[in-house]
Amino acid sequence: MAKAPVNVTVTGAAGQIGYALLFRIASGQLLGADTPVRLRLLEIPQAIKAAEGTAMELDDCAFPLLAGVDIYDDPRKAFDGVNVALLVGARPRTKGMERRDLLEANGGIFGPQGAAINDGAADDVRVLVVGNPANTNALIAQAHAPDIPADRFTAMTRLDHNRALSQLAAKLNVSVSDIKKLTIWGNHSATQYPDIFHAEVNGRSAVEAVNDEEWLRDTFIPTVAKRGAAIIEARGASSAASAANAAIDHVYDWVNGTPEGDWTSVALPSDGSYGVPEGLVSSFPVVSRNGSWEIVQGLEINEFSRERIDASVRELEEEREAVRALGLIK
Ligand SMILES: NC(=O)c1ccc[n+]([C@@H]2O[C@H](COP(=O)([O-])OP(=O)(O)OC[C@H]3O[C@@H](n4cnc5c(N)ncnc54)[C@H](O)[C@@H]3O)[C@@H](O)[C@H]2O)c1
Ligand SMILES: O=C(O)C[C@H](O)C(=O)O
Repeated sequence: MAKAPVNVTVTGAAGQIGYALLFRIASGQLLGADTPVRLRLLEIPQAIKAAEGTAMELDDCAFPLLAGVDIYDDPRKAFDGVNVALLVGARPRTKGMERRDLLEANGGIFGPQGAAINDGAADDVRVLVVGNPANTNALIAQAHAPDIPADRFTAMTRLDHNRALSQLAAKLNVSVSDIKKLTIWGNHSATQYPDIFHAEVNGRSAVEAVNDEEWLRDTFIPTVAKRGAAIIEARGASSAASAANAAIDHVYDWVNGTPEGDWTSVALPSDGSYGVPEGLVSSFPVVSRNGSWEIVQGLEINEFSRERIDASVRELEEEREAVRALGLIK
């Protein structure tokens, strides 16, 4: 029997990432080549016309797996019955805007969207927040969805993970597929910590293969952590195709499982693992089993890593305090 279509809601659908993402979802790359999808696009009223244009192009691709495209400016309608929610639309930081203003503006988006997901989503809903500040936006959305298991709310650090794979592969002159067990810890920000201490290259220790602490500290970590800013500087706009690609990787692995012998990186509400305060949406090494993320346990954290994980987690705590003070979460 043919599978029923999966409802995939994409917010910010008329934006750059939306344009790079929607065609890949409709072609089957998000969920698999045998899973039909119904796309539900959420946009602000001013961008509805542009979203309609994208929907026309989606029609023109005649994707066999695309069961339909609906466009909304009301989150309650867009998230009704949603199975996979990709929260891409966010308020960007503009000139002169303080961090507090940015958090407040995004709280005004992600609080109501979390509440709409809570009230209308399907039982198996999975949420990926891409819009920045992604970790804290996910925290806000999750706080407004008390009826949904907290671990269904995730924020994206897969782009950072893929960037780290690529940088390490270039350094060692190997293929990205030769590298396993790399981790991004903490916040999707410049404080994130890309960790290669448990990583393997063709089965041997990546740190031993690199054998260059100075490169690790002064080149690899800052290059990965500041890559988003470097892309903005070069392109005049933030990463879009690579962000869409990472969102596809994240959801595909969540639904279909991560390969044996490897893990990936996802920001999700902490259960207290590795000393990260409970509830903070922080990035961890994870595997996906039976459709759920599981934090990889039992890794030894050396002093070099501890210091950097703690610094990024401190930043997340500050963001949580700031949104609490604004009354955006309890
Ligand atoms: N986590 C990551 O790795 C990562 C990587 C790249 C970009 N980002 C972030 O993703 C976000 C989107 O990037 P982009 O390049 O597509 O931006 P963009 O400005 O091109 O598009 C954003 C879209 O969101 C829409 N939007 C704004 N408020 C909305 C709301 N309340 N509901 C629905 N739609 C809304 C806007 O109309 C716009 O079309 C940004 O916050 C960016 O910083 C995150
Ligand atoms: O949009 C940004 O600020 C950068 C983005 O999060 C990225 O990592 O490319």
